[in-house]
Amino acid sequence: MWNAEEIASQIAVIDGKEAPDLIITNATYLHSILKQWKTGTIWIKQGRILYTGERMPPLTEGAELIDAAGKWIVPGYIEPHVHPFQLYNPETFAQFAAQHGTTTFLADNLMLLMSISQEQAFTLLDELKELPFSFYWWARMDSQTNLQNEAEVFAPEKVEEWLKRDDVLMGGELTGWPRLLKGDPVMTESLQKAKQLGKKVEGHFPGASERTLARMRLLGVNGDHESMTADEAEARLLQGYAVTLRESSIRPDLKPLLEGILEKELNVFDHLMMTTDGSPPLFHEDGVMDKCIRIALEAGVDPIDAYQMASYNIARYYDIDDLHSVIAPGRFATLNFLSDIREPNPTDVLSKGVWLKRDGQARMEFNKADWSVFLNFAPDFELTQEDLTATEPIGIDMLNDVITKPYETTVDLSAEKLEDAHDESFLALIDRNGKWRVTAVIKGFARSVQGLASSYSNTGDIILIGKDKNEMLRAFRQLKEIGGGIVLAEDEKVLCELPLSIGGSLSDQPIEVLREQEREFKQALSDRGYEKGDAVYSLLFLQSTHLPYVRVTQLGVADVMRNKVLIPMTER
Ligand SMILES: Nc1ncnc2[nH]cnc12
Repeated sequence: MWNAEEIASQIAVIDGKEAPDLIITNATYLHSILKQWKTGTIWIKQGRILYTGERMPPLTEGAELIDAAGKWIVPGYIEPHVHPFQLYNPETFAQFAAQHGTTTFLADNLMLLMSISQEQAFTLLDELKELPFSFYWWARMDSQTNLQNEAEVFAPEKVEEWLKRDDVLMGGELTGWPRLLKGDPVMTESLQKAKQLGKKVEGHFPGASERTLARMRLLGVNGDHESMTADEAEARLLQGYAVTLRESSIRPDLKPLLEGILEKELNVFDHLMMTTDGSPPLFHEDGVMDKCIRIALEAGVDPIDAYQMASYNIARYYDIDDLHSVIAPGRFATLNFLSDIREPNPTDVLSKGVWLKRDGQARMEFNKADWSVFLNFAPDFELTQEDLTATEPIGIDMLNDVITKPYETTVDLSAEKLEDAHDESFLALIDRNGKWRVTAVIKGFARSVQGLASSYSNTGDIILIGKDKNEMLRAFRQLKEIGGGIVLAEDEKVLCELPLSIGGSLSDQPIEVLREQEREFKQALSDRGYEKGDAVYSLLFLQSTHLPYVRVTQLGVADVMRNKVLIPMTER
């Protein structure tokens, strides 16, 4: 973090031989270890807290002086479970989240693994390190779908390269845990490397039984974020799991979870963390970790506990509290200034000594990472109606936005159009390189979406859904035209489009712009009979085998629980 010369200069400030860069006077700040509000002066130099206490520095020449009277200062918020590719990219997400006080991220590397080489990914991670945010990463051990080149992408020696990085704090999330439980040698080897390197491992165990939790604990898993009730949270705590409570667009469970924990009088707040678990832009309209803190305060959680579940508890669990979440010498000067303890959205945000927000106004824009490493989305093939015509009457029935089950369809698969009277649509997953396709039917997505094409998916392959094969083909052509994203077509014209110009997977737009595009897309779907929760997740998880019960994948339509292919993929 700081070299010998910088440290000497920092000590020179304590010795009265140099002045700090920034002095915060009349500070009332949360001391994470004492769990008390302390008052005093904070000295900062080179983005580092040098001193907190009663004294002013001997030399103040040239230092910026901030009088924090009337403000409450808390450590910057940490989002421990970020999927930084929910239409946004890591940089645009961080830029938005920082305006709400979230300036440290533990982020999923899945999209990087799906889209670019390891070397390009590491270059991107190093570029992001230059920004006044703190990015940390996960090392995924499975693709959470049936990937044709799974063995290559998730080879243990590649996973190990990720795990060896000092900014990789976690192995997982372990969406492929059933494979691990069956003794899959590849995942077992990756998991053991994570343990040997002293990394935490995060599970993904929705609805898991006590025995599954025990088995996964014995295999080396440390944490889980899938509790949907206070009983489930307690069951995980009982088995020594680190529990992260979730408020997300498909699982907005935080308030009942916290109310249940309070009701049970479980005095466990020092061991709890919170996350928004990769929600799309619209969900974040009212914030990121400040949104979770607000919910905790409303649920009746003690303010200090509420703030610590979004900062210190996370830093301590992931062993980064030497640099984060303690307002004391040696840590990053990453501080949020609050107008009131009960208003977690800060008026001012300091991140690694850089002002990102002052008096409620954003201070700077970033455009640092070189996203050109993401290959442009430019399919060089055409599709025909045959690509959209299934041969087997097997379909995917949506029970909610992300849970599905197989069913037998009676629609005429060879028809060009399906009527709006029912909620079945044609479905196809097309290799983004045009080499293969999987064609089926989907029920419960919408009633009158004529043609949807999306390069936003778990693997970057192309999803086509619709009632009208010609409109689906039109949407696909427009998708190529705009370089990837999500397109709706209807009555021989393009209805709306959400461009994802970074590889067809990520947007380069600020969240505020992207959010309006998402709103328009979701409104158009809703007007045409999409009645589930979050359509962005419906698209993302169509391929994801970490949720029950049937998925369209690169190997075909797969029955997840029986690990069986119901409709094989077709070579093109
Ligand atoms: N497992 C997952 N993969 C990608 N995005 C997610 N958002 C929430 N869970 C996710």
